[in-house]
Amino acid sequence: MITLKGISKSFQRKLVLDDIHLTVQPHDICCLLGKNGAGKSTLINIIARLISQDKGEVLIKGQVFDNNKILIKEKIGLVSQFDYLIEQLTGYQYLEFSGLLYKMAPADIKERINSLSLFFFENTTDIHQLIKGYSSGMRMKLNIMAALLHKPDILLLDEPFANLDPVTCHKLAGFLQEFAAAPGKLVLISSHDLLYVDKIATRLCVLHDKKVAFDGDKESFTNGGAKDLDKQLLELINPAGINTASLNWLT
Ligand SMILES: Nc1ncnc2c1ncn2[C@@H]1O[C@H](COP(=O)(O)OP(=O)(O)OP(=O)(O)O)[C@@H](O)[C@H]1O
Repeated sequence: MITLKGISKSFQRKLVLDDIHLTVQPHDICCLLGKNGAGKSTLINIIARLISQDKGEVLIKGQVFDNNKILIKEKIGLVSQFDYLIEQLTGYQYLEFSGLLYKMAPADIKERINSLSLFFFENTTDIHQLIKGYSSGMRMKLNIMAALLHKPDILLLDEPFANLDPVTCHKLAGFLQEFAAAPGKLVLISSHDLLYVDKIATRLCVLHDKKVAFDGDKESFTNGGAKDLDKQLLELINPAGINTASLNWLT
């Protein structure tokens, strides 16, 4: 379980998150939604301890891990918007290196890399290519595999569907549903891809104007089941309506 209690964060005196309270339960696939700059990545990075909050507490399974980054890395698998891939390594070598950092046994690392690459890479030789030759979609796949390597309980994914082809998006969506169904596992994801949000989210959290503007299940967000996620989201984050007149200068 992830519990956020009163998280606030400013960058250079600009307040980005103001008193955020959120609980993500086991089996949740909680999707963070919001406009560009709403603070989704900031919140994910705070939970993963990549950055610190100015105020408030992050509890993982009821414990504060602020000072124990090793323990938190064991529990969390993170796909960040920035990738930390090492260009001179092959995908396989990078995963091997990541597994050693997680103190996994070499035989387990090998087995895990083989099963993950069979699932995510269609071409079995891709994993043995140098990362510097990877496409943006291949880089995202490798980041996802690195996040899953050590079998974490909590998956934090910042826009994982970006750059993936439709087949891989479909596979990843199915994978996340299976992952969240396993005992003690949960997923927190940020995404602008409402198609997949609608498909997999059990819970929505909309960040708007530095606050949590909505937190609840999909059904309550779409007013009792009307399958109109886009419309409801647009109304929440853009109550005055989209001003298409401002596009006139384009034509
Ligand atoms: N390291 C930083 N230094 C200064 N400002 C930052 C930093 N990181 C984020 N911000 C600012 O914080 C705000 C929230 O950014 P964040 O990346 O969390 O938004 P987001 O909701 O993930 O956006 P997007 O949908 O575009 O990915 C933005 O105004 C951004 O400019």
